[in-house]
Amino acid sequence: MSIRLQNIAKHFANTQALEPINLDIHEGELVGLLGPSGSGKTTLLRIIAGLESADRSPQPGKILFGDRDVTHVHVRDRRIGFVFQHYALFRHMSVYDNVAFGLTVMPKKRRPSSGDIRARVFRLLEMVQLQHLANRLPAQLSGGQQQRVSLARALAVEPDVLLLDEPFGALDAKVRQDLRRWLRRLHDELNFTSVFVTHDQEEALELSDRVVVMSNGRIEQIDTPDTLYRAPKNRFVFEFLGDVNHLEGRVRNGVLTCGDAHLNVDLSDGDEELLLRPHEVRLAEEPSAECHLPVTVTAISPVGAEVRVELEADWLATPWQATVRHADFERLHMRRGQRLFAHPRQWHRFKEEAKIPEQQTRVA
Ligand SMILES: Nc1ncnc2c1ncn2[C@@H]1O[C@H](COP(=O)(O)OP(=O)(O)OP(=O)(O)O)[C@@H](O)[C@H]1O
Repeated sequence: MSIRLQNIAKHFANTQALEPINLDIHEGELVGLLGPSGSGKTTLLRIIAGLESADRSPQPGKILFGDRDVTHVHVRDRRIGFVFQHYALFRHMSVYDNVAFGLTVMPKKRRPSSGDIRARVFRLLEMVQLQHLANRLPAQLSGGQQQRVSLARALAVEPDVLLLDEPFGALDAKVRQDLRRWLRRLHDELNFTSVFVTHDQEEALELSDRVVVMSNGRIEQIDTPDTLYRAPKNRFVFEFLGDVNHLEGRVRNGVLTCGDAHLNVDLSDGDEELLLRPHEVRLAEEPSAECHLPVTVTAISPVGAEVRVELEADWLATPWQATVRHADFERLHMRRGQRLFAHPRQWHRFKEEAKIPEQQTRVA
Protein backbone atom coordinates (compact mmCIF):
# COMPACT_ATOMS: atom_id res chain seq x y z
CA MET A 1 0.00 0.00 0.00
CA SER A 2 1.53 3.31 -1.02
CA ILE A 3 1.17 6.36 1.25
CA ARG A 4 0.86 9.87 -0.12
CA LEU A 5 0.95 12.93 2.13
CA GLN A 6 -0.07 16.21 0.56
CA ASN A 7 0.39 19.49 2.30
CA ILE A 8 0.38 18.05 5.82
CA ALA A 9 1.04 20.69 8.49
CA LYS A 10 0.51 20.71 12.26
CA HIS A 11 0.73 23.28 14.98
CA PHE A 12 0.14 22.93 18.71
CA ALA A 13 -0.78 26.31 20.26
CA ASN A 14 2.28 28.44 19.37
CA THR A 15 4.47 25.57 18.18
CA GLN A 16 4.66 24.79 14.48
CA ALA A 17 5.42 21.06 14.81
CA LEU A 18 5.24 20.45 11.05
CA GLU A 19 5.59 22.85 8.14
CA PRO A 20 3.45 21.83 5.14
CA ILE A 21 4.93 18.50 4.06
CA ASN A 22 4.57 16.43 0.89
CA LEU A 23 5.81 12.87 0.97
CA ASP A 24 5.31 9.79 -1.22
CA ILE A 25 6.06 6.38 0.24
CA HIS A 26 5.99 3.55 -2.26
CA GLU A 27 4.20 0.27 -1.81
CA GLY A 28 6.39 -2.22 0.06
CA GLU A 29 8.94 0.41 1.07
CA LEU A 30 10.60 0.58 4.48
CA VAL A 31 11.06 4.26 5.25
CA GLY A 32 12.84 5.78 8.24
CA LEU A 33 11.94 9.19 9.66
CA LEU A 34 15.20 10.51 11.08
CA GLY A 35 15.85 13.76 12.91
CA PRO A 36 16.83 15.34 16.21
CA SER A 37 14.46 15.60 19.15
CA GLY A 38 11.54 17.90 18.42
CA SER A 39 11.95 17.77 14.63
CA GLY A 40 8.39 16.47 14.15
CA LYS A 41 8.95 12.76 13.44
CA THR A 42 6.43 11.42 15.95
CA THR A 43 3.86 14.03 14.99
CA LEU A 44 4.17 12.98 11.34
CA LEU A 45 3.86 9.29 12.24
CA ARG A 46 0.81 9.96 14.42
CA ILE A 47 -0.84 11.88 11.59
CA ILE A 48 -0.25 8.96 9.18
CA ALA A 49 -1.79 6.69 11.83
CA GLY A 50 -4.81 8.89 12.39
CA LEU A 51 -3.95 9.41 16.07
CA GLU A 52 -3.50 13.11 15.37
CA SER A 53 -5.18 15.25 12.75
CA ALA A 54 -3.36 17.64 10.43
CA ASP A 55 -4.17 21.37 10.36
CA ARG A 56 -7.17 22.28 8.24
CA SER A 57 -5.98 25.80 7.57
CA PRO A 58 -4.60 27.73 5.80
CA GLN A 59 -4.82 24.75 3.42
CA PRO A 60 -6.28 21.35 4.31
CA GLY A 61 -3.84 18.46 3.99
CA LYS A 62 -4.62 15.11 2.44
CA ILE A 63 -3.51 11.54 3.22
CA LEU A 64 -3.93 8.77 0.67
CA PHE A 65 -3.37 5.05 1.24
CA GLY A 66 -3.18 3.75 -2.32
CA ASP A 67 -6.17 5.41 -4.00
CA ARG A 68 -8.12 5.66 -0.76
CA ASP A 69 -8.39 9.08 0.87
CA VAL A 70 -7.98 8.32 4.58
CA THR A 71 -7.62 11.91 5.79
CA HIS A 72 -10.79 11.64 7.85
CA VAL A 73 -10.81 7.87 8.37
CA HIS A 74 -10.64 6.73 12.01
CA VAL A 75 -7.42 5.06 13.17
CA ARG A 76 -9.14 1.69 13.67
CA ASP A 77 -10.28 1.65 10.03
CA ARG A 78 -6.91 2.50 8.46
CA ARG A 79 -5.55 -1.08 8.57
CA ILE A 80 -2.43 -0.11 10.46
CA GLY A 81 -0.16 -2.05 12.80
CA PHE A 82 1.77 -0.25 15.54
CA VAL A 83 4.92 -0.94 17.44
CA PHE A 84 6.01 1.49 20.14
CA GLN A 85 9.20 1.93 22.12
CA HIS A 86 7.72 0.59 25.32
CA TYR A 87 6.33 -2.80 24.56
CA ALA A 88 2.68 -2.18 25.19
CA LEU A 89 1.94 -5.87 25.72
CA PHE A 90 -0.93 -6.94 27.93
CA ARG A 91 0.84 -8.02 31.08
CA HIS A 92 -1.77 -10.51 32.25
CA MET A 93 -1.98 -12.29 28.86
CA SER A 94 0.31 -15.01 27.53
CA VAL A 95 2.50 -14.40 24.49
CA TYR A 96 0.00 -16.39 22.42
CA ASP A 97 -2.98 -14.33 23.63
CA ASN A 98 -1.12 -11.08 23.05
CA VAL A 99 -0.46 -11.97 19.42
CA ALA A 100 -4.00 -13.30 18.92
CA PHE A 101 -5.64 -10.29 20.57
CA GLY A 102 -6.25 -8.15 17.48
CA LEU A 103 -7.85 -11.12 15.71
CA THR A 104 -10.11 -12.17 18.58
CA VAL A 105 -11.62 -8.68 18.92
CA MET A 106 -12.44 -8.36 15.22
CA PRO A 107 -16.13 -7.98 14.36
CA LYS A 108 -17.68 -11.43 13.93
CA LYS A 109 -18.06 -11.06 10.16
CA ARG A 110 -14.31 -10.50 9.63
CA ARG A 111 -12.97 -12.62 12.49
CA PRO A 112 -11.09 -15.76 11.37
CA SER A 113 -12.13 -19.11 12.87
CA SER A 114 -10.32 -20.13 16.06
CA GLY A 115 -8.36 -22.71 14.03
CA ASP A 116 -7.22 -20.04 11.57
CA ILE A 117 -6.30 -17.69 14.42
CA ARG A 118 -4.21 -20.43 16.00
CA ALA A 119 -2.44 -21.20 12.73
CA ARG A 120 -1.72 -17.54 12.03
CA VAL A 121 -0.44 -16.83 15.56
CA PHE A 122 1.88 -19.83 15.46
CA ARG A 123 3.16 -18.91 12.03
CA LEU A 124 4.06 -15.42 13.28
CA LEU A 125 5.61 -16.76 16.48
CA GLU A 126 7.64 -19.10 14.33
CA MET A 127 8.80 -16.20 12.16
CA VAL A 128 10.05 -14.34 15.23
CA GLN A 129 11.27 -17.66 16.67
CA LEU A 130 9.25 -17.50 19.87
CA GLN A 131 6.85 -20.41 19.38
CA HIS A 132 8.41 -22.24 22.32
CA LEU A 133 7.53 -19.33 24.60
CA ALA A 134 3.87 -19.05 23.57
CA ASN A 135 2.58 -19.75 27.08
CA ARG A 136 4.85 -17.33 28.90
CA LEU A 137 3.75 -13.97 30.29
CA PRO A 138 5.49 -10.82 28.99
CA ALA A 139 7.28 -10.33 32.33
CA GLN A 140 9.00 -13.68 31.76
CA LEU A 141 10.63 -12.48 28.51
CA SER A 142 13.69 -10.32 27.79
CA GLY A 143 13.19 -6.82 26.34
CA GLY A 144 14.18 -7.98 22.86
CA GLN A 145 11.80 -10.95 23.02
CA GLN A 146 8.96 -8.68 24.16
CA GLN A 147 9.58 -6.40 21.22
CA ARG A 148 9.48 -9.39 18.86
CA VAL A 149 6.09 -10.28 20.36
CA SER A 150 4.99 -6.68 19.73
CA LEU A 151 6.04 -7.05 16.10
CA ALA A 152 4.15 -10.34 15.73
CA ARG A 153 1.09 -8.83 17.41
CA ALA A 154 1.10 -5.81 15.11
CA LEU A 155 1.38 -8.07 12.06
CA ALA A 156 -1.31 -10.55 13.12
CA VAL A 157 -4.12 -8.41 11.75
CA GLU A 158 -2.33 -8.25 8.38
CA PRO A 159 -2.02 -4.48 8.26
CA ASP A 160 -1.38 -2.65 5.00
CA VAL A 161 0.93 -0.31 6.83
CA LEU A 162 3.20 -0.92 9.81
CA LEU A 163 4.15 2.14 11.87
CA LEU A 164 6.94 1.96 14.42
CA ASP A 165 7.88 4.72 16.86
CA GLU A 166 11.44 4.30 18.16
CA PRO A 167 10.71 0.58 18.33
CA PHE A 168 14.14 -0.45 19.59
CA GLY A 169 14.97 2.67 21.59
CA ALA A 170 14.83 1.02 25.00
CA LEU A 171 17.08 -1.92 24.11
CA ASP A 172 20.84 -2.38 24.29
CA ALA A 173 23.03 -2.14 21.18
CA LYS A 174 23.35 -5.86 20.38
CA VAL A 175 19.62 -6.56 20.79
CA ARG A 176 18.83 -3.51 18.64
CA GLN A 177 21.01 -4.95 15.88
CA ASP A 178 19.19 -8.29 16.02
CA LEU A 179 15.78 -6.64 15.98
CA ARG A 180 16.67 -4.56 12.96
CA ARG A 181 17.36 -7.78 11.11
CA TRP A 182 14.05 -9.24 12.30
CA LEU A 183 12.13 -6.23 11.11
CA ARG A 184 13.90 -6.19 7.74
CA ARG A 185 13.24 -9.89 7.24
CA LEU A 186 9.58 -9.73 8.23
CA HIS A 187 9.10 -6.68 6.07
CA ASP A 188 10.59 -8.41 3.03
CA GLU A 189 8.73 -11.69 3.59
CA LEU A 190 5.30 -10.29 4.34
CA ASN A 191 5.52 -7.36 1.97
CA PHE A 192 3.80 -4.53 3.80
CA THR A 193 4.73 -0.84 3.82
CA SER A 194 6.59 0.36 6.92
CA VAL A 195 7.41 3.75 8.38
CA PHE A 196 9.56 3.96 11.48
CA VAL A 197 10.79 6.82 13.61
CA THR A 198 14.32 6.95 14.93
CA HIS A 199 16.87 9.51 16.03
CA ASP A 200 19.66 6.97 15.49
CA GLN A 201 21.50 7.65 12.23
CA GLU A 202 23.02 4.21 12.05
CA GLU A 203 19.64 2.55 12.52
CA ALA A 204 18.03 4.67 9.82
CA LEU A 205 20.86 4.11 7.33
CA GLU A 206 21.05 0.38 7.97
CA LEU A 207 17.36 -0.45 7.91
CA SER A 208 15.64 1.90 5.48
CA ASP A 209 15.06 1.72 1.76
CA ARG A 210 14.82 5.49 1.94
CA VAL A 211 15.39 7.91 4.81
CA VAL A 212 13.44 11.10 5.42
CA VAL A 213 15.73 13.52 7.28
CA MET A 214 13.76 16.08 9.28
CA SER A 215 14.60 19.21 11.26
CA ASN A 216 12.34 21.89 12.71
CA GLY A 217 9.20 20.38 11.21
CA ARG A 218 10.66 20.33 7.70
CA ILE A 219 11.93 17.60 5.42
CA GLU A 220 15.57 18.35 4.67
CA GLN A 221 16.16 15.43 2.30
CA ILE A 222 14.56 12.16 1.21
CA ASP A 223 16.95 9.65 -0.33
CA THR A 224 18.44 6.19 -0.18
CA PRO A 225 20.99 5.75 2.63
CA ASP A 226 23.81 5.66 0.12
CA THR A 227 22.82 8.89 -1.64
CA LEU A 228 22.20 10.64 1.67
CA TYR A 229 25.66 9.81 2.89
CA ARG A 230 27.44 10.59 -0.35
CA ALA A 231 25.41 13.54 -1.56
CA PRO A 232 23.85 15.38 1.39
CA LYS A 233 21.80 18.32 0.15
CA ASN A 234 22.88 20.68 2.88
CA ARG A 235 25.09 21.11 5.87
CA PHE A 236 22.44 19.97 8.37
CA VAL A 237 22.12 16.58 6.66
CA PHE A 238 25.90 16.22 6.38
CA GLU A 239 26.44 17.00 10.06
CA PHE A 240 23.52 14.92 11.28
CA LEU A 241 24.58 11.76 9.47
CA GLY A 242 27.97 11.31 11.09
CA ASP A 243 30.91 12.83 12.95
CA VAL A 244 32.40 15.90 11.33
CA ASN A 245 35.72 17.75 11.77
CA HIS A 246 35.82 21.49 11.10
CA LEU A 247 38.66 23.50 9.61
CA GLU A 248 38.09 27.24 9.67
CA GLY A 249 40.47 29.71 8.15
CA ARG A 250 41.13 32.47 5.67
CA VAL A 251 42.00 31.81 2.04
CA ARG A 252 44.54 33.98 0.22
CA ASN A 253 46.07 33.12 -3.11
CA GLY A 254 44.86 29.53 -2.97
CA VAL A 255 46.13 28.80 0.55
CA LEU A 256 43.85 28.40 3.56
CA THR A 257 45.65 29.48 6.74
CA CYS A 258 44.64 28.98 10.33
CA GLY A 259 47.31 29.80 12.96
CA ASP A 260 50.41 27.82 12.01
CA ALA A 261 48.38 25.43 9.85
CA HIS A 262 47.89 25.78 6.13
CA LEU A 263 46.39 23.84 3.25
CA ASN A 264 46.37 24.48 -0.49
CA VAL A 265 42.81 24.87 -1.73
CA ASP A 266 41.28 25.72 -5.04
CA LEU A 267 39.08 28.50 -3.65
CA SER A 268 38.86 32.26 -4.02
CA ASP A 269 39.98 34.62 -1.25
CA GLY A 270 37.81 34.91 1.87
CA ASP A 271 36.79 33.16 5.10
CA GLU A 272 36.10 29.47 4.69
CA GLU A 273 35.01 26.47 6.71
CA LEU A 274 35.87 23.00 5.43
CA LEU A 275 34.31 19.83 6.80
CA LEU A 276 35.87 16.38 6.94
CA ARG A 277 34.61 13.00 8.09
CA PRO A 278 36.96 11.09 10.45
CA HIS A 279 37.81 8.57 7.72
CA GLU A 280 38.83 11.44 5.42
CA VAL A 281 41.74 12.39 7.71
CA ARG A 282 45.00 10.57 6.95
CA LEU A 283 47.81 10.81 9.49
CA ALA A 284 51.52 10.89 8.66
CA GLU A 285 54.83 11.74 10.30
CA GLU A 286 55.59 14.52 7.83
CA PRO A 287 53.72 17.46 6.30
CA SER A 288 53.67 17.89 2.52
CA ALA A 289 54.18 20.83 0.20
CA GLU A 290 50.37 21.24 -0.11
CA CYS A 291 49.43 20.66 3.46
CA HIS A 292 50.84 21.53 6.90
CA LEU A 293 48.36 20.57 9.63
CA PRO A 294 50.31 19.69 12.82
CA VAL A 295 48.29 17.78 15.45
CA THR A 296 48.87 15.98 18.75
CA VAL A 297 47.29 12.61 19.53
CA THR A 298 45.25 13.01 22.75
CA ALA A 299 43.17 9.82 22.91
CA ILE A 300 43.19 6.41 21.24
CA SER A 301 40.35 3.88 21.21
CA PRO A 302 40.32 0.72 19.11
CA VAL A 303 36.77 0.13 17.88
CA GLY A 304 36.26 -2.96 15.75
CA ALA A 305 38.09 -2.87 12.44
CA GLU A 306 39.56 0.59 13.05
CA VAL A 307 41.25 2.73 15.66
CA ARG A 308 39.62 5.99 16.64
CA VAL A 309 42.10 8.76 17.37
CA GLU A 310 41.44 12.16 18.91
CA LEU A 311 43.62 15.02 17.73
CA GLU A 312 44.22 18.47 19.17
CA ALA A 313 46.11 21.54 17.99
CA ASP A 314 46.36 25.24 18.81
CA TRP A 315 44.77 26.06 15.47
CA LEU A 316 41.70 23.87 16.21
CA ALA A 317 38.74 25.19 18.21
CA THR A 318 37.49 21.65 18.87
CA PRO A 319 39.44 18.37 18.65
CA TRP A 320 39.35 16.32 15.46
CA GLN A 321 38.50 12.65 15.23
CA ALA A 322 40.30 10.38 12.79
CA THR A 323 39.70 6.72 12.06
CA VAL A 324 42.86 4.81 11.28
CA ARG A 325 43.36 1.25 10.04
CA HIS A 326 45.11 -1.05 12.52
CA ALA A 327 48.00 -1.51 10.07
CA ASP A 328 48.59 2.28 9.87
CA PHE A 329 48.19 2.57 13.62
CA GLU A 330 51.02 0.08 14.12
CA ARG A 331 53.20 1.48 11.35
CA LEU A 332 53.08 4.96 12.92
CA HIS A 333 53.65 3.50 16.45
CA MET A 334 50.81 5.73 17.53
CA ARG A 335 50.67 6.83 21.16
CA ARG A 336 49.17 9.63 23.21
CA GLY A 337 51.15 12.86 23.07
CA GLN A 338 52.64 12.00 19.67
CA ARG A 339 53.00 14.85 17.15
CA LEU A 340 51.75 13.98 13.67
CA PHE A 341 50.45 15.73 10.57
CA ALA A 342 46.89 15.49 9.28
CA HIS A 343 46.33 15.17 5.52
CA PRO A 344 42.77 15.57 4.27
CA ARG A 345 41.91 12.85 1.75
CA GLN A 346 38.82 14.82 0.84
CA TRP A 347 36.89 17.75 2.23
CA HIS A 348 33.42 19.26 1.89
CA ARG A 349 32.15 22.78 1.91
CA PHE A 350 28.62 24.14 2.14
CA LYS A 351 27.61 27.61 1.19
CA GLU A 352 24.30 28.30 2.92
CA GLU A 353 23.64 31.53 1.00
CA ALA A 354 24.24 30.02 -2.43
CA LYS A 355 21.51 27.43 -2.59
CA ILE A 356 22.75 25.52 -5.64
CA PRO A 357 25.17 23.83 -5.54
CA GLU A 358 25.40 23.84 -1.76
CA GLN A 359 28.02 21.19 -1.46
CA GLN A 360 31.44 21.07 -3.00
CA THR A 361 33.67 18.14 -2.40
CA ARG A 362 37.37 18.23 -3.13
CA VAL A 363 39.71 15.31 -3.19
CA ALA A 364 42.96 16.58 -1.73
N1 LIG B 1 0.67 17.36 22.16
C1 LIG B 1 1.55 18.35 21.98
N2 LIG B 1 1.29 19.58 22.49
C2 LIG B 1 2.16 20.61 22.27
N3 LIG B 1 3.31 20.51 21.57
C3 LIG B 1 3.60 19.32 21.05
C4 LIG B 1 2.75 18.18 21.23
N4 LIG B 1 3.31 17.12 20.58
C5 LIG B 1 4.47 17.59 20.03
N5 LIG B 1 4.64 18.90 20.31
C6 LIG B 1 5.75 19.75 19.87
O1 LIG B 1 5.90 19.57 18.46
C7 LIG B 1 7.26 19.51 18.08
C8 LIG B 1 7.55 18.19 17.38
O2 LIG B 1 7.41 17.13 18.30
P1 LIG B 1 7.60 15.61 17.93
O3 LIG B 1 7.29 14.79 19.14
O4 LIG B 1 6.87 15.31 16.69
O5 LIG B 1 9.16 15.55 17.63
P2 LIG B 1 10.12 14.29 17.48
O6 LIG B 1 10.99 14.59 16.33
O7 LIG B 1 9.31 13.04 17.43
O8 LIG B 1 10.93 14.36 18.84
P3 LIG B 1 11.49 13.17 19.80
O9 LIG B 1 12.57 12.47 19.04
O10 LIG B 1 12.01 13.92 21.01
O11 LIG B 1 10.32 12.29 20.13
C9 LIG B 1 8.06 19.70 19.37
O12 LIG B 1 8.43 21.06 19.46
C10 LIG B 1 7.09 19.32 20.45
O13 LIG B 1 7.37 19.99 21.65
